[in-house]
Amino acid sequence: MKLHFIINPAAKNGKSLNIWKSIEEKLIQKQIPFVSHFTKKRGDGKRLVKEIVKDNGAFYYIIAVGGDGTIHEVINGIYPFHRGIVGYIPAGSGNDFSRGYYIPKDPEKALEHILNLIDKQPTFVDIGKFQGVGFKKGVFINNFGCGFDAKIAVGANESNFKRIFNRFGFGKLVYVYYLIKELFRHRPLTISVDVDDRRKVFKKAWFVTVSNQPYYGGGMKISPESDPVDGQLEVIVVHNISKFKILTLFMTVFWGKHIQMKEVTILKGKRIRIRTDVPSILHADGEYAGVGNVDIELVPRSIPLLTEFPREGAFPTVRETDKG
Ligand SMILES: Nc1ncnc2c1ncn2[C@@H]1O[C@H](COP(=O)(O)OP(=O)(O)OP(=O)(O)O)[C@@H](O)[C@H]1O
Repeated sequence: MKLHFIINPAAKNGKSLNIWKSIEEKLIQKQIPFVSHFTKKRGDGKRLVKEIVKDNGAFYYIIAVGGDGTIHEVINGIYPFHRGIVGYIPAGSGNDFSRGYYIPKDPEKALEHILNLIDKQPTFVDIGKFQGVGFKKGVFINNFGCGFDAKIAVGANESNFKRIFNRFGFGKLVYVYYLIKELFRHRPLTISVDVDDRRKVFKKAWFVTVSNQPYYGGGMKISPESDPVDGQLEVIVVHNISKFKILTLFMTVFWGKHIQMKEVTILKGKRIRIRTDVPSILHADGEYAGVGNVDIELVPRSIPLLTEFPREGAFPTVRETDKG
């Protein structure tokens, strides 16, 4: 069976193209049949995948080569057709997907990982389905956010600074830049969050993040308890917090220690409804997803992924993917 690679040559400031060339060389060496599809602009990943899987009956291996934005588009192209088994070669600046889904960070090791799993049983992972009130709908595989963190994620992703910072190997600093910038501009919101019909209202809420896996923003462990095969989503609400403490939170978040703060509330469930007093910016896997209110629903074990999760009860305290 042929492998279809969806390559975002612009990811990691264009460095993903060199990563792809080394992967392509390995595939040719190993005589593995493949087709390469290059994205030219935002949205192409989803469109290309839809074109591949529209052929009725057949089943395809679809491998994303890029960052979190690329895997987001690939998942949105596959769902709800269910005719693709997904693989991932990390070639972006953040690569939170590889951290959360036990995929090696090194692209060539990630290829080996994929090739070892072909023809074996893939791991079916949960995803979140979102429906904005009066706008875009789609799915996310990492996380969905509303408020302060969405402003940072979308601002950083769409900024020219990201290109400049990436060029010098300081890609993550662009998030720090937007964090400081938004810290002075952001006005806390009143947010009502319904989780499986239980309502909580937060006054002076800074942000709400709905997570399917622990990581976002290039290694921040925003939701340490999230697990993409557990059949539930974690909702982290940060509220009633001073600007100084927000800075502390964004430092401790790399170790997941922020969840001990009294200003951080964690809720868990399958159906989540978020309503804000003032329309707020939203992100899905770090990509702009609209402005306003949103309903989210967990779709359990719906995407077959070429990866292996540790056996139940055998979760290491430090994930391999946390290192380095
Ligand atoms: N050929 C292209 N030119 C410009 N942008 C593209 C192209 N193909 C895809 N895109 C868009 O580029 C954006 C960034 O891609 P991606 O997230 O994969 O890389 P990254 O930003 O380097 O990595 P990360 O999100 O992990 O930090 C996405 O919004 C995607 O839709």
